This record gives sequence, C-alpha cells and structure tokens, in this order.
Amino acid sequence: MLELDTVTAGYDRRTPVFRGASLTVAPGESVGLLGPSGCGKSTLARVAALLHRPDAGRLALDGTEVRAWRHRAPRELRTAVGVVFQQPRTAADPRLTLADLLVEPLRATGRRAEALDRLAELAPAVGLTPDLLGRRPHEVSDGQLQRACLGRALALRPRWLVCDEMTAMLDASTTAALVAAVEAYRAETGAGLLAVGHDRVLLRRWCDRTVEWKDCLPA
Ligand SMILES: Nc1ncnc2c1ncn2[C@@H]1O[C@H](COP(=O)(O)OP(=O)(O)OP(=O)(O)O)[C@@H](O)[C@H]1O
Repeated sequence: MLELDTVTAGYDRRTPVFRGASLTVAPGESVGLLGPSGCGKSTLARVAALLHRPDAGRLALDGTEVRAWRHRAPRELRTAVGVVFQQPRTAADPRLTLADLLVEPLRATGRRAEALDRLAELAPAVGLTPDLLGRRPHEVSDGQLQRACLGRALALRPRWLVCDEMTAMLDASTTAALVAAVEAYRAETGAGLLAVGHDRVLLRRWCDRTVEWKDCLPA
C-alpha cells in the first residue's frame, strides 16, 4: 500500500501549497490523479516519490512509515519508488549516453555488474533501438529521451511507479508506447502506479480508477 495521509506540503512553511491531502494506492493498483494546474499535484507526487519532505502528515510504503526524504531516506525505501517527470531534458544528465542513463540507478547503488544484462532488458522494454543507446540527450527527440527516463525509473524494479505528467509533451503514438511499457512492467511485476496529469481521457483509459484533487483534500 502507498498511503499519503493528511499531508501538508509546499515551499514555504507559512503558506503551504496544500493542507491535509490524502490518497491511497493499493498494491498492484493504478490510480490517476486529476486536478487543475498549480493545485499541487506534482508536489504531492514528489512527496510520494520521497523527493520532497512534507510539512506535516504521513507517507507509508507497504506499511513502513517514511521518516526521511531524498538522500537521507533509507535505500530500500528510496529504491521502492520509480519516478518519471514531465520534462526529460531537465531530468536527464546531458553528459550521459542513453545506455548510461538507463542503468544509472544500478551504478549509483553499487550494482554495476548487473548493468549490461539489465540494459539488454530495459532498452527493448521502452522501445529504444541499439542505434539510439550510444547517443546523448541532445542527439535524440523528447520522446526518445522520455523512453530512457522511463527505463531508468524501472531499472531497479520498483514496487511503485510515480508518473508525473509523463506524456504531457509527447505525441499520441509515443504516449501509447510509454503507457504500454508501464503496463507491461506492471503486469510482469505487480507494481502499483500513481499517474498524475490533467488528461482526463488518457488517465481514465489507463488507470483502474481516477481521483479528483479536490477529493483528496479535507471537506
Ligand atoms: N520549487 C518550487 N519552489 C517554490 N514554489 C514552487 C516550486 N515548485 C512548485 N511551486 C509552486 O507550488 C504550486 C504547486 O505546484 P505543482 O507543480 O505541485 O502544481 P501542479 O498541480 O502539479 O501543476 P501543473 O498541473 O501545472 O503541473 C504552484 O503555485 C507552484 O508555483
């Protein structure tokens, strides 16, 4: 279970972006979170991905309460969640080839020896052909780079995936390919998904259920 319980978060403690937001994703479930621009969906997604410390409230992953965020979080909790953002250009190190990008989490967690084998699985899973793997971010399209960012999010086989507007910049066919890659991964591993966005049609088609932002807040 991924449980966000009465979370208050923002960028200035005196004026949080939202107060008391709650949302639960069951194991293996896919939940779409819909809401107007600027309401705080990305901020909540970053809390769920252990990237942003909330001002108050509770996050629990599979029954373990998260008490530290970002690099302070224990590795087993940090690696339980894979995250994909809207903007691949700001999320990818421009110096790395796509191959290095895909397996960056393995190197970062001291599992370098597994990198080649995992690369051979990840690249086809996200639709990256061998000719693209040696290129750097400025030599590929946004869609190709986003495929690499999705592969990187899957590299450590997370139990939870957070996709924050993952396909907002992409065309219909790349969107369909990325959603299919996420769903293939979930079918194989049973991972749960929190997909944040404002494309109601896409999220309703993609997810088991969709939640409106206002329904996450106290009445
Ligand atoms: N790093 C930051 N520092 C200060 N304020 C921020 C920061 N990131 C976001 N904000 C502000 O927090 C509020 C919520 O932003 P957030 O990105 O969570 O909203 P959102 O619902 O995801 O919006 P969108 O759908 O447009 O992406 C906005 O007013 C935004 O300007």
